[in-house]
Amino acid sequence: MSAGRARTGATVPTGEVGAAGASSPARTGGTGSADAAAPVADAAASVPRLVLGSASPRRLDLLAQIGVVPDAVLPAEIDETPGPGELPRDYVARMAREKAAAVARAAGDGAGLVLAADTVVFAGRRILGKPADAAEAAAFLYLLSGRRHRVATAVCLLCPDGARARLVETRVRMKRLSDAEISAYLRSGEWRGKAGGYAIQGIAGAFVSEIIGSYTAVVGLPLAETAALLAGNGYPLRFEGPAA
Ligand SMILES: Cc1cn([C@H]2C[C@H](O)[C@@H](COP(=O)(O)OP(=O)(O)OP(=O)(O)O)O2)c(=O)[nH]c1=O
Repeated sequence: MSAGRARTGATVPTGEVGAAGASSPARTGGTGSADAAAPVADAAASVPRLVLGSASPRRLDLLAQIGVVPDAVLPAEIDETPGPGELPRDYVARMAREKAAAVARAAGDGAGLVLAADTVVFAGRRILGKPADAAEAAAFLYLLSGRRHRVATAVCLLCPDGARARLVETRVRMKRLSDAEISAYLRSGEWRGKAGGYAIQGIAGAFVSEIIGSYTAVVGLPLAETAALLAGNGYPLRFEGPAA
């Protein structure tokens, strides 16, 4: 959520995976034998097209974790500037909605389902988006050090008959960080592109002493809520997961 940052990018079909449906359990019949061809085709016909409106590799990875492979990935180009006095929960919900709407417009007719999400760290009313530079990342880390904060992730699924949304909030406590730890972390570069300037799934996992809520929401996509949204709107989930 760095202010005013627009994203660029063209439609990136998930290519072989999406086209062949090879690793999407929603699109596979499971046997791969010639005899199973007809049932596989029938199953595929009933699965709506899914477009992920995101440039975040983490969101794609999290979907893959539950065996969902979007047919296309189209980053949203929107203005991410918070409105004057806009509260964190309102802001994150608006961002997810606007990302999904922008991607649906770009994808045109036949987009099917469009999924988008937005994550912010917040402390009180203060929104900590993606730091613009190392100085801002340092300011965020000093602010979060030794304190509890919240992470809000909004998910929006655009369906042909309207939008469905979920807001997931997680409480995170960070241990007190020394100057040396913050300097080293800044040098790692991990803070780049991460709300609040840290990544719980990375080195900063060592800074988090407590989490109450959804770990996957902090990483960028709450899987329980996303799976429920997809399953409730005609996108079957088989929970077979990626091949071991
Ligand atoms: C707090 C935290 C955030 N993040 C990430 C999740 C999001 O990708 C990012 C917040 O920025 P977002 O604007 O939510 O997402 P994005 O710009 O990365 O991708 P998109 O194209 O979908 O808009 O911070 C982590 O990876 N780990 C963490 O611990």
